[in-house]
This record gives sequence, structure tokens and C-alpha cells, in this order.
Amino acid sequence: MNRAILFDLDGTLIDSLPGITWAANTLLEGEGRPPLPESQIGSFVGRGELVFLRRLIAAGGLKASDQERLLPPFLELYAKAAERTELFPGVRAALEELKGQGRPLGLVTNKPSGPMTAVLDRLELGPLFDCIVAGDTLDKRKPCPEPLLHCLDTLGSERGLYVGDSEIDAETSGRAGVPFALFTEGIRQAAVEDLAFWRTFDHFDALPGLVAELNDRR
Ligand SMILES: O=C(O)COP(=O)(O)O
Ligand SMILES: [Mg+2]
Repeated sequence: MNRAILFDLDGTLIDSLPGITWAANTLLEGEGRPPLPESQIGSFVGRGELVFLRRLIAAGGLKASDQERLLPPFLELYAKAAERTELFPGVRAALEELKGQGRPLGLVTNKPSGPMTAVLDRLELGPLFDCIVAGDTLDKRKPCPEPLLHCLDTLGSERGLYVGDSEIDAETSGRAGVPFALFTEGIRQAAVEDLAFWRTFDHFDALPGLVAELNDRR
């Protein structure tokens, strides 16, 4: 019964792309560049803030040598984006139900701890988790398996389930040997059929049932 349920954050628990788009386009505007569409900005998400900013600089027509100068204002905007970020429907109820069953809950995100804490505080989500691994908690981040394995270890759980929205999450789960549930309404570039997963779901109302099924089976 001690299977831990670990969650990705952006695009899984939180509908963060509108806020991230606002942050990215506010940065571009400050540099005198035109905005980029949300779909394109979504393709920069997943590997943490440095990769995001590098991709934004390239697509936005800024100079690669400006990366260091732009990082602090970008991180500030990224944290402010929390104000434009909401939970996906059913997330709080699903987390509370799983927690009520006594399951250890973990958060494993590539989002850096500053913007992550801003959004967890705004949505009052932090206290639901028994272990939180941000993008800058360890010296390795997803798709390396270490963040997931570290979280499981901290929770004292031999078995886990990772719930995420992206190809990075699918790869991380595979490398950690943890079953993967793909939330299909998040920020993803690959087609669902091209990813390795145990199950997919499109609404958090379905998650407690999936968790029960997994416990019965493995
Ligand atoms: O910050 C990112 O690049 C992605 O964040 P996530 O791992 O919570 O999806
Ligand atoms: Mg994600």
C-alpha cells in the first residue's frame, strides 16, 4: 500500500502555458521584439529554464550572448507568471483523495525552485507533498532518472507511479523503472502513440481509479 504517487508540475497539475507565454512575451517586448504564439512557446518547455531561455532567444531573434543578462529578469517574470496559473480541473480533489488513502505524494519538476515555490504558494499546493524535487534541487534533472529515484528514496517507497504530461516525463519514468501515467491535456510535442506509458488520462477525476488499478496489478 506504500506506492508513492509522484507528479510533474507544468502541464500536469497546473495549466501554466498561458502564464509562461505571458512571461516570455513580456521579456521579448522589453527587448523590442514581437511576441511569439503560445504553441511555439510551449515547444520550449520541459528541460528547465536555461534550455527554455536559449530556445526563446533563438526564436525571438535575440543574441545568444545576452543569455546571462536575460536570465534574472526572465526568472522574475517566470515567478510572476504564477498569478496567471491555475490548477487543471479535479487536481486538488484527486491529490486530497490519494493523500487521504495514506499514500506518499511527491513532486518532481524541472521548474526551478523560485518560480515553483511562487506557484505552489499561490495555489496552496505545497503542504500536500511529502517530498518536492525542483529543477535545481539536484545536479541532475529530468530526463535523468535521479530526481524520481531521489524522491522515491526520500519517501521510503519501493514502488511508485509517475504522473506527467511530456516526452521528458515518459523518458524519465522509463529510465527510473517507474510506471508512467500520461496526462494528455498538458504541454507535449510528441504524439501520444509515440510515447511509452502505462496508461493515459485526460481528467484528474480518473486518477484515483488508475492508481487503484495499478496497485491491484503490480
Ligand atoms: O520547467 C520546465 O521546463 C518544465 O517543468 P515540468 O518539469 O514541471 O513540466
Ligand atoms: Mg510538464
